Amino acid sequence: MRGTMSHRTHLYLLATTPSKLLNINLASRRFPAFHTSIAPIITNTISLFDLARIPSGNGSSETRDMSTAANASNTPMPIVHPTIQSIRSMRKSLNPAVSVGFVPTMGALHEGHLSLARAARSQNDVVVASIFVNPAQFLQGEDLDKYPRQLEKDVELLREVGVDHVFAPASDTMYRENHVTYVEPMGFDETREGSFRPGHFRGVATIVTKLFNIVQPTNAYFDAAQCVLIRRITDDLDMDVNINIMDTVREEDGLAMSSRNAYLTADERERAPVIYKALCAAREVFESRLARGLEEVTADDLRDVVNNVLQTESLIKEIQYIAVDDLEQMRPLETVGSEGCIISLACILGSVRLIDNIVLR
Ligand SMILES: Nc1ncnc2c1ncn2[C@@H]1O[C@H](COP(=O)(O)OP(=O)(O)OP(=O)(O)O)[C@@H](O)[C@H]1O
Ligand SMILES: CC(C)(CO)[C@@H](O)C(=O)[O-]
Ligand code: BAL
Repeated sequence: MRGTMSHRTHLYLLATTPSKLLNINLASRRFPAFHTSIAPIITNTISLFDLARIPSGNGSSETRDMSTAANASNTPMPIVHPTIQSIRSMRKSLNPAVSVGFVPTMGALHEGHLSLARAARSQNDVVVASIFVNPAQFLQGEDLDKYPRQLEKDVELLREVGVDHVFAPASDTMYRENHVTYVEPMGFDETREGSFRPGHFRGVATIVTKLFNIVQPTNAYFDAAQCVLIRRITDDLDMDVNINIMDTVREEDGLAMSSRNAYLTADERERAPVIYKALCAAREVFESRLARGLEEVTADDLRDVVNNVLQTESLIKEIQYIAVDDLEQMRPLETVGSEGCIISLACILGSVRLIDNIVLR
């Protein structure tokens, strides 16, 4: 990766005049073989491909037809931006009527991330994904150093779903010397996940705020695990971005896809679906009781159902929590009615900490 990266940067440095830059970009877009042989392109310049897709005067934009483009093997490589300056100048080059879909990730991409990217692709003119393993959301002693990193493979996966730009900054690009400002979502350290990972949500809120400030998306995409926090910060801080919450994508046996599943041994992986099985058992109880005319179910009952299923698996060494929270603020509920809830849990299976959740309504 490193060798080819310098080659690509060199290519762009050579293209100092706008006409040369235009030629290189258009050549690479038109003749994918040329592009992929040098791809992914790392740039500090604006992609003129985006300029070419600026909406015309009537505001209607040329959006890709993803039925063909995203699936085509010749979909162009995304432009990789390692600097804030580079992604910003791309963003500033876009006509205000262009919609920008944004998918923030920590990389080591799986089908869950790609489902968010596909949704962004189908609903926006330009799609940006970020890949940044955010140190501020890891606690001391957590897996920051061993967190899987595979930029080249990730960029290829994002190409396949038609992502246009990848923002992949280094740590010291996002947290420069003397960084002192953080976004503190009050009360989140008192949620069950927050109490096991104090400071984690502050790290997520800070990086998401920074990424939104940089990318200025029209739409951003997350799954339910993050939705309460993200909705809170965008609402509290008056951010002009639509938050789109997508379903959690699961393996065929129900295990929620997660970059950390790579830590599981074969035996642990085989047993891990018990987590989703436990959450589904709670859903069955909730739905059947409401169907029988009960107005609410107690959180204790739902927790007991989840706990009983988890207890059947001897590889589960510790159940850290089973939380039944409201969907607005992630505050604990005593009873759950038609307004629904989110049941979240964290447990240690073998040596790996796994989290999962299910939304009931
Ligand atoms: N299985 C999934 N289905 C849909 N979205 C997902 C899934 N897993 C993660 N996401 C979403 O992808 C975005 C980026 O998350 P992140 O890169 O931290 O992935 P992750 O797989 O959850 O990582 P980890 O293994 O650290 O928990 C978040 O909005 C997250 O909610
Ligand atoms: C949103 C995100 C990309 C922030 O780092 C992700 O890691 C998460 O879900 O916390
Ligand atoms: N999506 C979860 C990221 C984390 O555990 O830090």
